[in-house]
Amino acid sequence: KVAIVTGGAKGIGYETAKQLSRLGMRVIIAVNDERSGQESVKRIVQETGNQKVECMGLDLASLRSVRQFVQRFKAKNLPLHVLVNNAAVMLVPQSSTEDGFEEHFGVNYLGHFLLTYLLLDILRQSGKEDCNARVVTLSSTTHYVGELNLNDLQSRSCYSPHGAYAQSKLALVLFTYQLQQHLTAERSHITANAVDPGIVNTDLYRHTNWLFKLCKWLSAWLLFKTPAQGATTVVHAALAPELEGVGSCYLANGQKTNSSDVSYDAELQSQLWTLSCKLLSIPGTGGLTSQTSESIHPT
Ligand SMILES: NC(=O)c1ccc[n+]([C@@H]2O[C@H](COP(=O)([O-])OP(=O)(O)OC[C@H]3O[C@@H](n4cnc5c(N)ncnc54)[C@H](O)[C@@H]3O)[C@@H](O)[C@H]2O)c1
Repeated sequence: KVAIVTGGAKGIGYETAKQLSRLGMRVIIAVNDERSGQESVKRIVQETGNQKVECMGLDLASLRSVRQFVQRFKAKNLPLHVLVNNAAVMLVPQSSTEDGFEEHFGVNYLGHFLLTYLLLDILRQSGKEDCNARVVTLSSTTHYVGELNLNDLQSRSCYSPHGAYAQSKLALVLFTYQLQQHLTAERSHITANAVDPGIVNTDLYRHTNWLFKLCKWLSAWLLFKTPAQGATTVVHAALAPELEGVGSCYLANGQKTNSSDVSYDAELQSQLWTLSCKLLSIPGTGGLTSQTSESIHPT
C-alpha cells in the first residue's frame, strides 16, 4: 500500500509518516525543504526498519510545484491508497503565494485542493470496492470560528492572521464534504474525511506572540499532545477498518464528531468548489460527475 503525506518532515506529518511506515506502507513524504525531508526519511527508516520511505519536493505555495510533484509521482507508476493533506502554515504575516493567493488560503487549502484533484485518477485506479483509497485532510478546532468570505477569500479588505488560518481550515472541511459528494456520485472507491488532531506541541505555533509561547512552554506537557499522539487520529482515518467505505466524517480524538454548522451548508460547499476550480483554472467537475444539491450532514 502506498501513502503520500504532505509536510511529512516534521510535526504531526512526520509522526503520521512514521506510523504508516511502521505498519508496512510505502510512504512518500512531500516536503518543501528537501534537506530536512531526507533527514526525516533516514530517521524513519532507522526507527521502523521499513526501507520503502522516500521524500519528494512539493511546495504548496506554488501551483507549478504541485503540478510537477504529481508528474514526478505519476512517473513512478505507483498506486496511491492514502493521501494525507497535512502540511500547513499558521498565523504567518500577510504574504502571498507564488500565484498571488493569500498564504494560508493558498498553501493550506488551494495547494491541497489542486494536489488532490490531480491525484484523483490514481486514487480511483487504486481504490477497490472492499478497500477504498482514502483522502485524509487535516483541519483544526479553529475551523469552528472560521468564516468564509466568498467575496474576499484572499482577505484583501481586512487581514487577520487568525481569521485567515481559520478560514483555510473551514475551507478544508467544506472541500472534504464536497469532494465526498462528487466521489459518491461517480461511485468511485475513494473516501474523503477531515481530521482534527487536537492541540499538539509542534512548530506550527512559531508565529504566535511571546506570551503565548511562554504559556505554551510552561504548560505544553500538560495541555498539549505530543506529535505522535496528534498523529493517531490521522492514522486511524487513513487505515481503520471501521472507516472502510465511510466518508464525509469529521474525526477528532479518534471519533466521529460534528464539524461547525456552516461546514454542512451544501450551497457554500458547492460555491467554494466552483470558485476554487476557477482560481485554479481547472474544469468545474474535473472528471467527477456533476454534483447534486443534497447536503452532507451526519445522520
Ligand atoms: N499543532 C496543532 O496544535 C494543530 C492543531 C490543529 C490542527 N493542526 C494541523 O495539523 C497539521 C500539521 O501541523 P503541525 O502541527 O505538525 O505543524 P508543523 O509546523 O510542525 O508542520 C507543518 C508542515 O507543513 C509544511 N509546510 C509548510 N508550508 C509548506 C509548503 N508551502 N509546502 C509544503 N509543505 C509546507 C512544513 O514544512 C511542515 O512540515 C496542519 O494542517 C495543522 O493545521 C495542528
